[in-house]
Amino acid sequence: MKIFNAAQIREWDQYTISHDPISSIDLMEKAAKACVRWINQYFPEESLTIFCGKGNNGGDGLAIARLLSKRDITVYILDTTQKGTDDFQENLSRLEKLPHVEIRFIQTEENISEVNFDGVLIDALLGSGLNRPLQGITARLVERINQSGNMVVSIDLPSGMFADQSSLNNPQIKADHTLSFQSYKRAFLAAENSLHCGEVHILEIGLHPEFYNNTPSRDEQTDEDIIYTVYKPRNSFGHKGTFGHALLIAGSYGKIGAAVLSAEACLRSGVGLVTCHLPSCGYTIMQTSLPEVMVSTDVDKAISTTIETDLSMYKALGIGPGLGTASETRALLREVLTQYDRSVVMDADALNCVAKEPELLALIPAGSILTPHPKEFQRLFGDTSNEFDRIDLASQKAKELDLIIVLKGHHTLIALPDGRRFFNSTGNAGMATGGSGDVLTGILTGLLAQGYPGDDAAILGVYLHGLAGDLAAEKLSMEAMIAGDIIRFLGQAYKSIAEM
Ligand SMILES: NC(=O)C1=CN([C@@H]2O[C@H](COP(=O)(O)OP(=O)(O)OC[C@H]3O[C@@H](n4cnc5c(N)ncnc54)[C@H](OP(=O)(O)O)[C@@H]3O)[C@@H](O)[C@H]2O)[C@@H](O)CC1
Ligand SMILES: [K+]
Repeated sequence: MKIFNAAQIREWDQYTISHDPISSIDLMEKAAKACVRWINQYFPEESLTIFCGKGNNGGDGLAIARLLSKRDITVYILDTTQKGTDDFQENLSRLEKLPHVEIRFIQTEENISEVNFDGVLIDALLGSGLNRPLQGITARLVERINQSGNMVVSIDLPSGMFADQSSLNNPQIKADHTLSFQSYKRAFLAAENSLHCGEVHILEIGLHPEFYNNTPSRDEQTDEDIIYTVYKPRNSFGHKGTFGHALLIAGSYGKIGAAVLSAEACLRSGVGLVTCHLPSCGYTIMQTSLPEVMVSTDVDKAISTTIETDLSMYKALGIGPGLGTASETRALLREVLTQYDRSVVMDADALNCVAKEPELLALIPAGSILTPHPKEFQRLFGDTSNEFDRIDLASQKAKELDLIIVLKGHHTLIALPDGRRFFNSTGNAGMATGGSGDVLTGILTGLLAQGYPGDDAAILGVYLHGLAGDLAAEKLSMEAMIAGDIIRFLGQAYKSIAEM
């Protein structure tokens, strides 16, 4: 699903008005009706206090008030500008025709102290027209709404939150639910906003599909349509050679488990053969845990230092889980990156090695996949002041270095070298558990070895990983699931993708 910015959403609105055709006031009515359906379902009987600005977000609020006027409602209008937008004014006059609806105006800070915060609070102060941080009376009102302790439902966006840029540390509504229209906004994908958005519900309001189809967007959220085009059902005439041979370089004394998790995930991603290069202390552990995996043992007992096999026989290579960052291991990484010319997957300590020796970055083969979490990303590429900047920096580095950067998080980002960015839609907080990243490395390496191009491997692998995690959480709870459970549910995840 494409993610449009605020300007594109406005264009989509206009496109619908001129091509459908539908008048702008009727489109507002459609949006309000969609909100009312939701409110009636979630809060069927509660009294409502509706706060409106004088733009179209406020217009939505007034239309909602009229449609719910049989309930116990009070409307407050933040009256700090001369005149509202045309659709606001039209909805105000429609509402004023209903004498039993109480409309009050907030014009001074003193008026705020007279506000009665009753029942569910509907926030229709400001939406996508926000163009500066809130201040003065608006910030004060928002602060009071947040302090009220009432349930808050925001229309389109929590007031004070920008649709496409960081709102970190700005005054903004803390919503329990946000009802937004037609498609996701960038703001909803940022973890830094999650406490303010609450649960996000996207309501269909019938904006013109032609605009969606014909308008390119740099940002997309991975969904079933995308996965359907990326996933390649298994060739029934294949043999284990058809599905590739992957090499994993992973594990060190005390962290052989990371290698085991990664190797099993790699196997279960569908790869033909897996070899794991390990320090010799890991030999028995790996052979006992996973008889399907072949082991190449290092001369060193505790860490990986040299590799003697011919790397060109492997279709894909994953390096990092539990590896450690000893100088001998960094030398091995240098040797591997120099010798190997196909895509590699680099995670965890492989990335920390690069952070310690930044000149290694230039040796990473084009099209490789890097999977940092935010801290590893910061070690590699430096500080950013907020999540939006971090995503832009990831995108810039993916282009500059011709790499795929998978920035792990609640909505994991996949930044491609051609500038496109995908935000993953599967996964849950239960996956923030030791070994989860090792599992992802195994899956991605396995998909590359099966012949998936890097961008498809990253999109599909991250989606599968999250979906398996969702299935595990459903069965076991987010608290009790562990990384090995993600592997256990990979089969079910594959099945549900195959049925799409
Ligand atoms: N597109 C769609 O699909 C549909 C959209 N719809 C609805 O329209 C909403 C967008 O409406 P909108 O453009 O009128 O903007 P809105 O957010 O009401 O702001 C109004 C004005 O506030 C001002 N302002 C800005 N920052 C400020 C600040 N910090 N503090 C104080 N004031 C500030 C600024 O004016 P300025 O002061 O800069 O002159 C701005 O123009 C959208 O969120 C959705 O709810 C639906 O009805 C139908 C389908
Ligand atoms: K709002």
